[in-house]
Parts: sequence; structure tokens; C-alpha cells
Amino acid sequence: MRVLVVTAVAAEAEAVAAGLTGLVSDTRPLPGGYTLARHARTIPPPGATPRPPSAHTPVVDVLAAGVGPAAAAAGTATALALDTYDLVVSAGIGGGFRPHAPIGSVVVADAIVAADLGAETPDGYLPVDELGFGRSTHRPPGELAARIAKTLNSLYAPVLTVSTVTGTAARAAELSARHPRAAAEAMEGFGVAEAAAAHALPVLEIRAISNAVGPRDRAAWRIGLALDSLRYAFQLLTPVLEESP
Ligand SMILES: O=C(O)c1cccc(C(=O)CC[C@H]2O[C@@H](n3cnc4c(=O)[nH]cnc43)[C@H](O)[C@@H]2O)c1
Repeated sequence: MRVLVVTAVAAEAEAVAAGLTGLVSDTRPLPGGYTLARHARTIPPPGATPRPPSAHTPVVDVLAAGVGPAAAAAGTATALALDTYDLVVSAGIGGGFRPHAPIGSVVVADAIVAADLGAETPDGYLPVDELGFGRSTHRPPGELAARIAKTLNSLYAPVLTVSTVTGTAARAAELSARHPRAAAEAMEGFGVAEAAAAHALPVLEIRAISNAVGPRDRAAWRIGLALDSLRYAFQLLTPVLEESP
């Protein structure tokens, strides 16, 4: 498979890259000031037939596109316009909804939901699809996403995309009431998914939980632990990502 993994920041991209065991990496600049790290197996595993590199050689490209859905969409669309891929993955750290997703756990999205793309009304929130302006949910390919969740022994549940990090119990309760199965929130998945959809490509989202969704408590963040979980997730996923599409 040719896979594009999009993270927000360099530390997440480095954790993904560190997990891609056995793959050799190089970096290349993209227009817009992005740097793409390409990971590929240059020496075939024992028993595999050596083939010259082609547009179908399995690669895992990793791009840190910036924080938030707009930066994620712009970076993803730039990379997708310049090369051929079979799969796009939004990956990084995220907030976990209690009690489903404890710190250090991993969530694979069964739905990627724009949770604040809509309108407030006196009768409550209306998502953008109910306003008639598009969509607020992307569905990852069920069989692959479920298999990856099983490989990672992770939660398989909706991941919300927000432009503002939740920082109060009231907002966490509101989001949970609207999306009772949601296990995580982050800021990029929906942007990555919109760009993937524009290129007719399947999309996954994988989040390692660094903090609980709720009242702001910066001291309780465990970014190192979440990055470790992210690295280990991609270590387990390397053989899956190298499979034929
Ligand atoms: O200073 C704060 O209180 C604060 C709280 C949460 C997140 C931030 C960030 O600037 C990180 C955003 C970055 O990390 C992902 N992320 C991690 N946890 C969450 C979360 O609970 N809600 C939303 N996004 C989260 C996100 O995808 C961004 O890439 C600062």
C-alpha cells in the first residue's frame, strides 16, 4: 500500500516514524514549506521478490501539516496532489472521553465527526448536514479500520474533530450527549478526511490519548506516554500498512 500519514506536529510525526520498524526513511520538501518523510523497505523481506521502485512500491509517507482542521486539510491536499496513495491516515495525540478512553490508550475511529461545524440555535446545535451545506461525518473503511483496531487491541469508536479544545465539564457533557459513543476528540481528523475524500481515497484516524476531555488541567497531560503509545501502534501496524491495497 502507499499510505500518507498526517500528523499535526513534528513530535507526532517522529513517533509515527519511530514505529515504522525496518523501513528506511528520507525527507523531501513539498511546496508550501512542508517536509514529507518517506519510509520504505529498500531491502525486501526474506522470500519476497525484489522489484524496482515504481509508483506501486509500498511506502508510508509522514507529514506534519499543522494544528487544526484547516491546516490539516491544506497539508493533506498538497501531498495528495503530488503523489499517488491508496490510504490516508490522520494520526496523533488526542483527548479521551471518560470512561471509554483512558490516558495512554489508543482509539481507532469508526467515524470521523466534525463536532463543531454547524450552527447554534435557540433549540440546540444543528450540524452542517442538517443545514444543507455538506457533511459532518466521514466513515473509514469498516473492514480495514476494524482489523486495525483489533491488531492494536484498541477502542473502535467515533473520534470528534473540534477547532477549540474542550476545557470545561459542561462542554464535555454537551459533546458526550450529542455523541454518546465518542471516545476521543482532536483537531485534525475531519480536515484530513475532507482532503482524502476530494481525492476519492479512504481515510483512517488513530489517536493516542494524552489527556481527559474535560476541565482544563495542563499538569495532567501525559504527552510522552501518548507519543509512546502512538509509536507502538505504528510498530504493530507496519505489516498491515505494507500490504497490497
Ligand atoms: O493548553 C491547553 O489547555 C490545551 C489543551 C488541549 C490541547 C492543547 C493543544 O494545543 C494541543 C492540540 C493538539 O493536540 C491534539 N489534542 C490533544 N488533546 C486534545 C484534546 O483534548 N482536544 C483536542 N485536541 C487535542 C490536537 O489534535 C492538536 O493537534 C492545549
